[in-house]
Amino acid sequence: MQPSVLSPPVLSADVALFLDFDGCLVDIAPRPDAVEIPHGLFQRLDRLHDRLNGALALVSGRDIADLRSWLPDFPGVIAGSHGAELSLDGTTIQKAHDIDLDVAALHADAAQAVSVHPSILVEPKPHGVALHYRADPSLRAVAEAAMRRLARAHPGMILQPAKMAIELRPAGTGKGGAVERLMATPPFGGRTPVYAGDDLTDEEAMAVAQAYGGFGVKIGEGESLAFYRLPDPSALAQWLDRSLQGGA
Ligand SMILES: O=P(O)(O)OC[C@H]1O[C@H](O[C@H]2O[C@H](CO)[C@@H](O)[C@H](O)[C@H]2O)[C@H](O)[C@@H](O)[C@@H]1O
Repeated sequence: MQPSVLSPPVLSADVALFLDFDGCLVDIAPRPDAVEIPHGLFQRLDRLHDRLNGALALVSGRDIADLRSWLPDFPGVIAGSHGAELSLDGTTIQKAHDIDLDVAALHADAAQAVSVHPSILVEPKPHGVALHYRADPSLRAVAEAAMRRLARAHPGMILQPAKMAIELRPAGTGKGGAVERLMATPPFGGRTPVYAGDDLTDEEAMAVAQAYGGFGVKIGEGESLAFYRLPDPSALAQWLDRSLQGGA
């Protein structure tokens, strides 16, 4: 798959817009709790939501409560935890999988598995767990081996590679499924889907957007099936602002 190099066309007002969070709306930071919200992001999202008649969704690997702590007044739909949870009204959170997960045991097992490597950060989530090795990338193999063992010990959980991290999420979930589900729901249905994201977990969602006649926008470097590419979150913000001025 060749990486795309084209900048995307400005958005029209009849698209359904799906945006990833880390590496897309905000720059990647040393730790999950260290991201910085760019100036103007809240207003940009509000204006897009109005212009698209509500057809705006955040689709993230983070859980919804975490996303809410960064974007407390985000006006659109939120799909969190790689599609394992969904909030259509921004308040009520629905579980979007049928795995019977003992999440407390999963978190405890993950912490125990890497307890001798304090530089590996354990991120507990309501539907899974992430191990971050950004502080010491030489521990990647250790983190991945620990997660493979945890996946065997917690049936129904599958591996999700991320940037300098490895995660476990419920089988049958995924960002692609979240986009498909939303495209069958007002106000998204009947619109042309556009998905912007930076990571492996976003590829299936971009594939869905393109299968529905829309397009994906890959943020940053790396192989992607997206039709278009922008270099970083700042370029994404500029493209969204151009769209607000001239299209959407
Ligand atoms: O789907 P996303 O919104 O892109 O979320 C993917 C994961 O993002 C977070 O981890 C990543 O970003 C951190 C902050 O920039 C960075 O320190 C880390 O190395 C990245 O992997 C988040 O912590 C995960 O829960 C998300 O699944």
